[in-house]
Amino acid sequence: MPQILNNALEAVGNTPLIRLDKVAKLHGLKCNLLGKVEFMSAGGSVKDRIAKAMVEAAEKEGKLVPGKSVVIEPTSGNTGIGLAMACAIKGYSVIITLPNKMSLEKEAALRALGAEVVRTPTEAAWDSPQSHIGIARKLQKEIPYGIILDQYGNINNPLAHEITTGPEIIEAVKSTPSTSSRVSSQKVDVVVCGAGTGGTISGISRAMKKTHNKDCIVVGVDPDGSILAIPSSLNRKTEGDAYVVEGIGYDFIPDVLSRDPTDIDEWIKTNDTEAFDAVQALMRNEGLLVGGSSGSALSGTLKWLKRRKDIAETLGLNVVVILPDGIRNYMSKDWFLSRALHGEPTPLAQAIARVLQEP
Ligand SMILES: C=C(NCc1c(COP(=O)(O)O)cnc(C)c1O)C(=O)O
Repeated sequence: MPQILNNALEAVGNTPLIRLDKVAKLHGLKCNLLGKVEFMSAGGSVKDRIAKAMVEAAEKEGKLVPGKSVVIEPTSGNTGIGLAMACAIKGYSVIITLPNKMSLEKEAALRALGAEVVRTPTEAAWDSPQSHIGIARKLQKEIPYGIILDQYGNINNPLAHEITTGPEIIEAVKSTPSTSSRVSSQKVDVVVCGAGTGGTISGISRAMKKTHNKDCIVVGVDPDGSILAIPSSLNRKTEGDAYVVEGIGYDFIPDVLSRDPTDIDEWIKTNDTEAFDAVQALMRNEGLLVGGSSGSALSGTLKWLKRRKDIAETLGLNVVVILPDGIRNYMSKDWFLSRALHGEPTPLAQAIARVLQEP
Protein backbone atom coordinates (compact mmCIF):
# COMPACT_ATOMS: atom_id res chain seq x y z
CA MET A 1 0.00 0.00 0.00
CA PRO A 2 1.39 3.50 -0.85
CA GLN A 3 2.56 5.37 2.25
CA ILE A 4 4.56 8.46 3.25
CA LEU A 5 8.28 7.65 3.45
CA ASN A 6 10.63 9.30 5.95
CA ASN A 7 13.36 10.02 3.38
CA ALA A 8 14.72 9.00 -0.01
CA LEU A 9 16.68 6.09 1.48
CA GLU A 10 13.37 4.35 2.07
CA ALA A 11 12.84 4.50 -1.69
CA VAL A 12 16.07 2.59 -2.39
CA GLY A 13 15.58 -0.81 -4.06
CA ASN A 14 12.21 -2.57 -4.34
CA THR A 15 12.61 -2.25 -8.09
CA PRO A 16 10.35 -3.98 -10.61
CA LEU A 17 11.10 -7.26 -12.40
CA ILE A 18 9.77 -6.60 -15.91
CA ARG A 19 9.09 -9.07 -18.75
CA LEU A 20 11.26 -8.48 -21.84
CA ASP A 21 8.85 -10.33 -24.11
CA LYS A 22 9.54 -8.41 -27.32
CA VAL A 23 13.31 -8.92 -27.07
CA ALA A 24 12.69 -12.59 -26.21
CA LYS A 25 10.48 -12.99 -29.28
CA LEU A 26 13.02 -11.26 -31.54
CA HIS A 27 15.55 -13.89 -30.46
CA GLY A 28 13.18 -16.84 -30.69
CA LEU A 29 13.31 -17.56 -26.96
CA LYS A 30 10.68 -19.81 -25.35
CA CYS A 31 11.96 -19.14 -21.81
CA ASN A 32 10.86 -16.05 -19.86
CA LEU A 33 13.35 -13.15 -20.10
CA LEU A 34 12.94 -10.86 -17.06
CA GLY A 35 14.77 -7.56 -16.40
CA LYS A 36 15.52 -6.32 -12.84
CA VAL A 37 15.20 -2.60 -13.51
CA GLU A 38 17.51 -0.87 -11.04
CA PHE A 39 17.38 2.66 -12.49
CA MET A 40 13.98 2.88 -10.77
CA SER A 41 15.71 3.02 -7.36
CA ALA A 42 15.84 6.43 -5.60
CA GLY A 43 19.42 7.27 -6.64
CA GLY A 44 19.09 5.73 -10.10
CA SER A 45 21.13 2.55 -9.79
CA VAL A 46 21.72 -0.84 -8.21
CA LYS A 47 24.49 0.73 -6.13
CA ASP A 48 22.04 2.70 -3.97
CA ARG A 49 21.53 -0.52 -2.03
CA ILE A 50 25.17 -0.93 -0.94
CA ALA A 51 25.61 2.78 -0.26
CA LYS A 52 22.70 2.70 2.17
CA ALA A 53 23.93 -0.58 3.70
CA MET A 54 27.56 0.56 4.12
CA VAL A 55 26.61 3.90 5.71
CA GLU A 56 24.08 2.33 8.09
CA ALA A 57 26.55 -0.40 9.10
CA ALA A 58 29.29 2.21 9.73
CA GLU A 59 26.85 4.19 11.90
CA LYS A 60 25.97 1.06 13.90
CA GLU A 61 29.70 0.41 14.40
CA GLY A 62 30.22 3.99 15.59
CA LYS A 63 32.54 4.81 12.68
CA LEU A 64 30.60 7.90 11.51
CA VAL A 65 30.27 11.14 13.49
CA PRO A 66 27.43 13.39 12.26
CA GLY A 67 28.71 16.81 11.27
CA LYS A 68 32.35 15.65 11.37
CA SER A 69 32.89 12.48 9.31
CA VAL A 70 34.02 12.80 5.70
CA VAL A 71 33.07 9.76 3.63
CA ILE A 72 35.68 9.24 0.92
CA GLU A 73 35.01 6.63 -1.81
CA PRO A 74 36.67 5.56 -5.07
CA THR A 75 33.87 4.76 -7.50
CA SER A 76 32.83 4.65 -11.15
CA GLY A 77 30.06 6.98 -10.04
CA ASN A 78 26.92 5.15 -9.01
CA THR A 79 28.15 4.06 -5.58
CA GLY A 80 29.23 7.66 -5.11
CA ILE A 81 25.77 8.94 -6.03
CA GLY A 82 24.20 6.52 -3.55
CA LEU A 83 26.66 7.59 -0.85
CA ALA A 84 26.17 11.28 -1.59
CA MET A 85 22.40 10.81 -1.35
CA ALA A 86 22.70 9.00 1.98
CA CYS A 87 25.19 11.52 3.36
CA ALA A 88 23.06 14.49 2.27
CA ILE A 89 20.19 13.00 4.29
CA LYS A 90 22.33 12.00 7.30
CA GLY A 91 24.69 15.00 7.48
CA TYR A 92 28.10 13.68 6.46
CA SER A 93 30.50 15.30 3.98
CA VAL A 94 31.55 13.30 0.91
CA ILE A 95 34.60 13.21 -1.35
CA ILE A 96 34.39 11.03 -4.46
CA THR A 97 37.39 10.00 -6.57
CA LEU A 98 36.17 9.34 -10.11
CA PRO A 99 38.17 8.14 -13.14
CA ASN A 100 38.16 10.54 -16.10
CA LYS A 101 36.28 8.08 -18.37
CA MET A 102 33.16 8.30 -16.22
CA SER A 103 30.35 10.49 -17.49
CA LEU A 104 29.86 14.20 -16.84
CA GLU A 105 26.28 13.37 -15.84
CA LYS A 106 27.50 11.31 -12.88
CA GLU A 107 29.89 14.09 -11.80
CA ALA A 108 27.08 16.65 -12.04
CA ALA A 109 24.74 14.49 -9.95
CA LEU A 110 27.50 13.99 -7.35
CA ARG A 111 28.17 17.72 -7.08
CA ALA A 112 24.43 18.47 -7.00
CA LEU A 113 24.13 16.17 -3.98
CA GLY A 114 26.91 18.14 -2.25
CA ALA A 115 29.88 15.83 -2.89
CA GLU A 116 33.38 17.05 -3.75
CA VAL A 117 34.64 15.22 -6.86
CA VAL A 118 38.28 14.50 -7.72
CA ARG A 119 38.90 13.20 -11.23
CA THR A 120 41.71 10.62 -11.70
CA PRO A 121 43.50 9.17 -14.77
CA THR A 122 41.50 6.22 -16.16
CA GLU A 123 44.67 4.44 -17.30
CA ALA A 124 46.23 4.41 -13.78
CA ALA A 125 46.42 0.83 -12.51
CA TRP A 126 44.25 0.13 -9.46
CA ASP A 127 47.32 -0.02 -7.16
CA SER A 128 48.89 3.14 -8.56
CA PRO A 129 49.02 6.14 -6.18
CA GLN A 130 47.36 8.11 -9.02
CA SER A 131 44.35 5.80 -9.38
CA HIS A 132 40.93 6.60 -7.94
CA ILE A 133 41.75 4.10 -5.17
CA GLY A 134 45.24 5.56 -4.57
CA ILE A 135 43.99 9.14 -4.39
CA ALA A 136 41.14 8.15 -2.04
CA ARG A 137 43.66 6.50 0.29
CA LYS A 138 45.92 9.60 0.21
CA LEU A 139 42.95 11.85 1.04
CA GLN A 140 41.84 9.56 3.89
CA LYS A 141 45.27 9.95 5.47
CA GLU A 142 45.22 13.77 5.26
CA ILE A 143 41.57 14.76 5.72
CA PRO A 144 40.43 14.89 9.40
CA TYR A 145 37.64 12.37 10.11
CA GLY A 146 38.10 10.92 6.64
CA ILE A 147 36.81 7.35 6.22
CA ILE A 148 36.73 5.06 3.17
CA LEU A 149 33.78 2.65 3.44
CA ASP A 150 35.46 0.59 0.66
CA GLN A 151 32.92 -1.09 -1.62
CA TYR A 152 35.70 -3.38 -2.93
CA GLY A 153 36.16 -5.08 0.45
CA ASN A 154 33.11 -4.18 2.56
CA ILE A 155 31.00 -7.26 3.38
CA ASN A 156 27.89 -5.08 3.38
CA ASN A 157 28.27 -4.76 -0.40
CA PRO A 158 27.37 -8.36 -1.33
CA LEU A 159 25.29 -8.74 1.82
CA ALA A 160 22.97 -5.92 0.69
CA HIS A 161 22.20 -7.92 -2.45
CA GLU A 162 21.85 -11.20 -0.57
CA ILE A 163 19.19 -9.66 1.68
CA THR A 164 17.43 -7.29 -0.72
CA THR A 165 18.01 -7.70 -4.46
CA GLY A 166 17.98 -11.50 -4.44
CA PRO A 167 14.87 -11.93 -2.25
CA GLU A 168 12.98 -9.29 -4.32
CA ILE A 169 13.64 -11.34 -7.47
CA ILE A 170 12.62 -14.60 -5.77
CA GLU A 171 9.43 -13.07 -4.34
CA ALA A 172 8.41 -11.60 -7.69
CA VAL A 173 8.86 -14.91 -9.51
CA LYS A 174 7.17 -17.00 -6.80
CA SER A 175 4.19 -14.66 -6.39
CA THR A 176 3.41 -14.32 -10.11
CA PRO A 177 1.15 -17.25 -11.01
CA SER A 178 1.81 -19.43 -14.02
CA THR A 179 -0.98 -19.17 -16.61
CA SER A 180 -1.63 -20.88 -19.95
CA SER A 181 -0.42 -17.75 -21.76
CA ARG A 182 2.43 -17.02 -19.36
CA VAL A 183 3.89 -20.33 -18.21
CA SER A 184 6.37 -20.10 -15.34
CA SER A 185 8.50 -22.62 -13.46
CA GLN A 186 7.84 -20.34 -10.44
CA LYS A 187 11.60 -20.60 -9.79
CA VAL A 188 14.55 -18.40 -10.72
CA ASP A 189 16.33 -20.73 -13.10
CA VAL A 190 19.11 -18.42 -14.41
CA VAL A 191 20.53 -15.05 -13.30
CA VAL A 192 22.84 -13.07 -15.60
CA CYS A 193 24.72 -10.15 -14.05
CA GLY A 194 27.61 -7.87 -14.95
CA ALA A 195 30.45 -7.51 -12.47
CA GLY A 196 32.36 -4.48 -11.27
CA THR A 197 33.10 -4.98 -7.56
CA GLY A 198 31.17 -8.24 -7.98
CA GLY A 199 28.96 -7.46 -5.01
CA THR A 200 25.71 -7.67 -6.95
CA ILE A 201 26.38 -11.02 -8.59
CA SER A 202 27.93 -12.56 -5.46
CA GLY A 203 25.10 -11.48 -3.18
CA ILE A 204 22.30 -12.42 -5.56
CA SER A 205 23.90 -15.80 -6.18
CA ARG A 206 24.02 -16.60 -2.45
CA ALA A 207 20.36 -15.60 -2.08
CA MET A 208 19.37 -17.89 -4.94
CA LYS A 209 21.44 -20.93 -4.01
CA LYS A 210 21.17 -20.79 -0.21
CA THR A 211 17.47 -20.19 0.16
CA HIS A 212 15.67 -20.67 -3.16
CA ASN A 213 17.11 -22.90 -5.88
CA LYS A 214 20.49 -24.57 -5.46
CA ASP A 215 20.41 -25.40 -9.20
CA CYS A 216 19.99 -21.77 -10.27
CA ILE A 217 22.65 -21.04 -12.91
CA VAL A 218 24.50 -17.77 -12.25
CA VAL A 219 26.35 -16.22 -15.22
CA GLY A 220 28.85 -13.37 -14.88
CA VAL A 221 29.32 -10.80 -17.66
CA ASP A 222 32.78 -9.26 -18.06
CA PRO A 223 33.72 -6.70 -20.74
CA ASP A 224 36.61 -7.29 -23.16
CA GLY A 225 39.60 -5.58 -21.55
CA SER A 226 38.73 -6.66 -18.00
CA ILE A 227 40.17 -9.68 -16.14
CA LEU A 228 37.30 -10.80 -13.93
CA ALA A 229 36.09 -13.74 -16.04
CA ILE A 230 37.02 -17.32 -15.14
CA PRO A 231 38.84 -19.17 -16.70
CA SER A 232 41.45 -16.44 -17.21
CA SER A 233 41.97 -17.75 -20.76
CA LEU A 234 38.75 -15.88 -21.59
CA ASN A 235 40.55 -12.62 -20.77
CA ARG A 236 43.95 -13.13 -22.39
CA LYS A 237 43.30 -11.77 -25.87
CA THR A 238 41.83 -8.47 -24.68
CA GLU A 239 43.38 -7.89 -21.23
CA GLY A 240 44.06 -4.17 -20.76
CA ASP A 241 42.12 -3.04 -23.83
CA ALA A 242 40.19 0.19 -23.23
CA TYR A 243 36.40 -0.08 -23.17
CA VAL A 244 33.72 2.60 -22.96
CA VAL A 245 30.98 0.92 -20.94
CA GLU A 246 31.06 2.18 -17.32
CA GLY A 247 30.69 0.35 -14.02
CA ILE A 248 31.78 -3.18 -14.94
CA GLY A 249 35.19 -4.77 -15.37
CA TYR A 250 38.45 -4.16 -13.52
CA ASP A 251 42.22 -4.74 -13.70
CA PHE A 252 42.17 -6.44 -10.28
CA ILE A 253 39.92 -8.94 -8.50
CA PRO A 254 37.88 -7.12 -5.81
CA ASP A 255 37.71 -8.97 -2.47
CA VAL A 256 33.89 -8.97 -2.52
CA LEU A 257 33.75 -10.80 -5.89
CA SER A 258 33.22 -14.50 -5.17
CA ARG A 259 35.68 -16.76 -6.98
CA ASP A 260 33.82 -19.85 -5.79
CA PRO A 261 32.59 -21.75 -8.87
CA THR A 262 29.50 -22.81 -6.90
CA ASP A 263 28.54 -19.12 -6.61
CA ILE A 264 29.22 -18.05 -10.20
CA ASP A 265 28.82 -20.98 -12.57
CA GLU A 266 30.04 -19.40 -15.79
CA TRP A 267 31.38 -16.16 -17.29
CA ILE A 268 30.78 -14.58 -20.66
CA LYS A 269 32.70 -11.74 -22.34
CA THR A 270 31.01 -8.82 -24.09
CA ASN A 271 32.16 -5.78 -26.10
CA ASP A 272 31.03 -2.15 -26.32
CA THR A 273 29.25 -2.47 -29.66
CA GLU A 274 27.14 -5.42 -28.50
CA ALA A 275 26.35 -3.59 -25.27
CA PHE A 276 25.24 -0.34 -26.86
CA ASP A 277 23.23 -2.09 -29.56
CA ALA A 278 21.46 -4.02 -26.79
CA VAL A 279 20.71 -0.75 -24.97
CA GLN A 280 19.00 0.49 -28.13
CA ALA A 281 17.04 -2.78 -28.41
CA LEU A 282 15.80 -2.41 -24.82
CA MET A 283 14.76 1.20 -25.47
CA ARG A 284 13.06 0.64 -28.80
CA ASN A 285 11.31 -2.63 -27.90
CA GLU A 286 10.71 -2.53 -24.17
CA GLY A 287 10.64 1.23 -23.53
CA LEU A 288 13.34 0.87 -20.89
CA LEU A 289 15.75 3.81 -20.57
CA VAL A 290 18.72 1.73 -19.43
CA GLY A 291 22.46 2.48 -19.25
CA GLY A 292 25.40 0.87 -21.00
CA SER A 293 26.11 -1.96 -18.58
CA SER A 294 22.48 -3.08 -18.89
CA GLY A 295 23.27 -3.61 -22.56
CA SER A 296 26.34 -5.63 -21.59
CA ALA A 297 24.18 -7.80 -19.35
CA LEU A 298 21.50 -8.32 -22.02
CA SER A 299 23.99 -9.02 -24.81
CA GLY A 300 25.78 -11.46 -22.52
CA THR A 301 22.46 -13.14 -21.73
CA LEU A 302 21.55 -13.54 -25.40
CA LYS A 303 25.01 -14.90 -26.26
CA TRP A 304 24.79 -17.39 -23.40
CA LEU A 305 21.29 -18.52 -24.38
CA LYS A 306 22.52 -19.18 -27.94
CA ARG A 307 24.84 -21.80 -26.39
CA ARG A 308 22.17 -23.18 -24.10
CA LYS A 309 19.26 -24.11 -26.36
CA ASP A 310 18.10 -26.47 -23.56
CA ILE A 311 17.30 -23.35 -21.51
CA ALA A 312 16.37 -20.96 -24.33
CA GLU A 313 13.81 -23.36 -25.80
CA THR A 314 12.12 -24.52 -22.59
CA LEU A 315 8.78 -22.85 -22.04
CA GLY A 316 8.45 -21.28 -18.60
CA LEU A 317 12.07 -21.24 -17.39
CA ASN A 318 12.83 -17.87 -15.79
CA VAL A 319 16.01 -16.10 -16.94
CA VAL A 320 16.65 -12.90 -14.96
CA VAL A 321 19.02 -10.21 -16.24
CA ILE A 322 20.18 -7.42 -13.93
CA LEU A 323 19.86 -3.94 -15.50
CA PRO A 324 22.01 -1.77 -13.18
CA ASP A 325 21.30 1.87 -14.11
CA GLY A 326 19.69 4.28 -16.56
CA ILE A 327 20.56 6.32 -19.63
CA ARG A 328 20.28 9.61 -17.75
CA ASN A 329 23.83 8.90 -16.54
CA TYR A 330 25.07 8.88 -20.15
CA MET A 331 22.92 11.30 -22.21
CA SER A 332 25.93 13.27 -23.51
CA LYS A 333 28.00 10.21 -24.42
CA ASP A 334 28.84 9.73 -28.12
CA TRP A 335 27.83 6.07 -28.04
CA PHE A 336 24.32 7.12 -27.04
CA LEU A 337 23.93 10.27 -29.15
CA SER A 338 25.19 8.53 -32.30
CA ARG A 339 22.39 5.96 -31.93
CA ALA A 340 19.66 8.20 -30.54
CA LEU A 341 20.09 11.33 -32.67
CA HIS A 342 22.07 10.37 -35.74
CA GLY A 343 20.61 7.08 -36.84
CA GLU A 344 19.26 6.43 -40.38
CA PRO A 345 16.07 8.52 -40.97
CA THR A 346 13.01 6.29 -40.50
CA PRO A 347 10.28 6.08 -43.18
CA LEU A 348 8.12 8.15 -40.83
CA ALA A 349 10.83 10.82 -40.59
CA GLN A 350 11.02 10.84 -44.38
CA ALA A 351 7.22 11.25 -44.62
CA ILE A 352 7.38 14.15 -42.15
CA ALA A 353 10.11 15.81 -44.22
CA ARG A 354 8.01 15.44 -47.38
CA VAL A 355 4.95 16.97 -45.72
CA LEU A 356 6.90 19.87 -44.31
CA GLN A 357 8.49 20.60 -47.69
CA GLU A 358 5.06 21.13 -49.23
CA PRO A 359 4.04 24.82 -49.48
C1 LIG B 1 31.40 -0.17 -8.81
C2 LIG B 1 30.46 0.72 -9.15
N1 LIG B 1 29.42 0.43 -9.96
C3 LIG B 1 29.07 -0.89 -10.29
C4 LIG B 1 28.18 -1.04 -11.48
C5 LIG B 1 27.94 -2.33 -11.97
C6 LIG B 1 28.50 -3.57 -11.28
O1 LIG B 1 27.97 -3.73 -9.97
P1 LIG B 1 28.89 -4.48 -8.89
O2 LIG B 1 27.93 -4.87 -7.81
O3 LIG B 1 29.90 -3.47 -8.42
O4 LIG B 1 29.53 -5.66 -9.58
C7 LIG B 1 27.18 -2.48 -13.12
N2 LIG B 1 26.69 -1.43 -13.79
C8 LIG B 1 26.90 -0.16 -13.33
C9 LIG B 1 26.31 0.98 -14.11
C10 LIG B 1 27.63 0.06 -12.15
O5 LIG B 1 27.81 1.33 -11.71
C11 LIG B 1 30.52 2.12 -8.69
O6 LIG B 1 29.53 2.85 -8.98
O7 LIG B 1 31.50 2.49 -8.05
